[in-house]
Amino acid sequence: MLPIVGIIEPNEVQEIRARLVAANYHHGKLDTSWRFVDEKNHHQAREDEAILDLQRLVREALMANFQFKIYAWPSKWARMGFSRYGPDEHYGRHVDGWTQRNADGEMIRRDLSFTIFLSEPESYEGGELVLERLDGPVSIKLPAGSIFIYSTGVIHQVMPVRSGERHVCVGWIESRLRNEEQRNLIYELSLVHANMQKGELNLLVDKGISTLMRMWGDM
Ligand SMILES: O=C(O)CCC(=O)C(=O)O
Ligand SMILES: [Fe+2]
Repeated sequence: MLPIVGIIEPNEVQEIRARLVAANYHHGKLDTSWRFVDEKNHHQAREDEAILDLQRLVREALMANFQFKIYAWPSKWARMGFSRYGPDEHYGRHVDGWTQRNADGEMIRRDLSFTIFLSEPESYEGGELVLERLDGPVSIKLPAGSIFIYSTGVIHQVMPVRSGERHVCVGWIESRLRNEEQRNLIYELSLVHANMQKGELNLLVDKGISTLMRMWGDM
């Protein structure tokens, strides 16, 4: 699990929100596998050219972020969704499916799920993303422009919004590092490496990361 605050700049969040005003929303029940029809109670933007454009904009912003890159190691991207939760809307307990078909028909394995918050937390009540970890639930509500990334196999839900509107972008990634422990280790080593002075030790850590990636990484 990793939060990154401010991965989307405030002016870009505004731009995305402005473009979503023109989006064509439909009920989430119309667009899911049969398993979670009962759990889905929110609205999703229909995927048209404008939404595809927004997906590209978001993907570029994420890939420009160093922390995101050294954590997520995306090899394939699933299509992203833009969701809106109004009063009394929620998404009940579920696990995201482990595969998804891409726009071009290719199947991707979902290793990581993410939520990008597009509404300021003060602008709506409720609507927390709650993940059920073995050591207890984790409740997440981040400032607009932040991302929360988590392993796709975790049971999660979005609590009912009591007032206001919660706008998010959700997406899934096939990662070069499908194993969570390996991903966490590479992330921490990469942070160490990025903050080390140049020199022999720096080179050895770089060599270590590269060796581990060759041992563990999928192409
Ligand atoms: O809105 C969110 O934060 C997550 C929604 C979700 O769980 C999903 O779309 O699968
Ligand atoms: Fe989900």
